[in-house]
Amino acid sequence: MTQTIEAFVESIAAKNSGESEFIQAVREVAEVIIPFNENHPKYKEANILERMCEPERVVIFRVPWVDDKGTFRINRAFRVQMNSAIGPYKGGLRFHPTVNLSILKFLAFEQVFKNSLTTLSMGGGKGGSDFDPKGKSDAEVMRFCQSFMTELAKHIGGFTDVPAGDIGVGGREIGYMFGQYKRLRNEFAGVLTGKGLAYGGSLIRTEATGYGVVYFANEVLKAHGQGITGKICAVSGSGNVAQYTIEKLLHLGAKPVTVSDSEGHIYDPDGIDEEKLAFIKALKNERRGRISEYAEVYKEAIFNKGITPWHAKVDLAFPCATQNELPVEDVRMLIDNGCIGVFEGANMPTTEEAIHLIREKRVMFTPGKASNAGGVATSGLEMTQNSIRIPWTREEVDSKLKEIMISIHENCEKYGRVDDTYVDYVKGANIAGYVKVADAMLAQGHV
Ligand SMILES: NC(=O)C1=CN([C@@H]2O[C@H](COP(=O)(O)OP(=O)(O)OC[C@H]3O[C@@H](n4cnc5c(N)ncnc54)[C@H](O)[C@@H]3O)[C@@H](O)[C@H]2O)C=CC1
Ligand SMILES: O=C(O)CCC(=O)C(=O)O
Repeated sequence: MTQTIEAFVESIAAKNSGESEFIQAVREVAEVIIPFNENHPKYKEANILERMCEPERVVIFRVPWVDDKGTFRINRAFRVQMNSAIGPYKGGLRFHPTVNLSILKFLAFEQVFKNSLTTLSMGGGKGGSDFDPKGKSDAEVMRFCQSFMTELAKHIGGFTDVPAGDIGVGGREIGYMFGQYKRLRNEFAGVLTGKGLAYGGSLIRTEATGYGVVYFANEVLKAHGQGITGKICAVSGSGNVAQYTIEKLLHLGAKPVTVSDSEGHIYDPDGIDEEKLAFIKALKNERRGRISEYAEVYKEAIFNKGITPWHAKVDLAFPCATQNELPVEDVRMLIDNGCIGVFEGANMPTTEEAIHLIREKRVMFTPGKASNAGGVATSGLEMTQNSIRIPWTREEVDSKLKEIMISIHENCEKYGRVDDTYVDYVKGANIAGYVKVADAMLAQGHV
């Protein structure tokens, strides 16, 4: 069996040389799906997994724009349309200097499984650009977004592909892109999600990924005879997902003690409370400053430059920044310090080796494709509200989000329960996500 998994991953690696993140994401899935296919020959015979590793389409384009000094600038942009078996392509746009084809293919691949888990009808895609919004003026970001959308508009649509935000793409960028799409098409359409509330956005979409992570963690803890109240938590990142993970942890009586950005992390032994969280939101969403400023204002906190937040003694860990930010040595430290659960808010934040150690030690662990699915699920709810032209209340959307996270949990448990005391969510999430897409692909013939 191991040989077969290796041979499969090698064949994908040979076709996608140098795409380390994409191959990492494929390997995680292959380790679960290849043994599963052995007992489900209809998927094996139709080469479903191999087909799923090949994007239906990739669009690569240049984005020319002019900065505030009048200099002509060029960035590279992509949209990976991975799989549309169960619905239009759906997935975020990332603006970050590290963006390349490998990263977007891994994200699009993960998105296919995640969107399938949401119970809604959405295929998987992802896009973005190596543009760095950091240090750019609003006018520069607007000009970039308008130029980016001028090309992207040719490839998307409410029934074709519906992008949203991701790292470096929040409400501001979505607004500029939506405005440009509307000008180009003369059409007010739900072609992007994460829109502002004044022009078709959904209540709770901003909060949804972080809230969903904590709803999911709560279900996992319950399934293992535990609760979230009183737990000390390490959270990484300080962007959208980190902020609303912290907010929901506070609602449920947990104590978050860390946040981070690419320069280092804050450890606050007194805990990050509502007031401190409001400071982080203003710092990151409005002033766009560095997280080190937190320790200048709150003297009880320490800023640890260049160090990951996984050194603190915590009960639970929530990696919410970026891929491969939680390596095996940090997982070892977390476990040695008594951590009992790792819940991914980011996409693929835990390295392969680290996941193997976590599963071997039977620490609770949930892959992002399950635990961070609340964001895209609420995007799906935004699409529904746009279609019926009726906005739902905050309570309605929040209760649907909660229901979806509970049903994702049930589905993961169905395929991932190992024994009375342990659920393997990596196995559960991958099989549950796969089966729906695989059945749709089989039904649709050679697509
Ligand atoms: N926004 C959403 O709805 C969803 C986001 N995600 C994932 O969650 C993660 C975070 O995304 P957002 O919060 O939306 O982005 P964001 O742009 O709001 O925040 C990203 C955060 O990560 C930090 N970061 C980036 N690179 C880092 C590095 N090398 N080391 C340490 N920190 C770093 C940034 O400083 C920032 O605090 C990403 O993996 C994204 O793909 C997953 C599901 C949905
Ligand atoms: O809301 C969406 O469409 C996309 C969210 C996303 O990019 C993700 O789940 O990683």
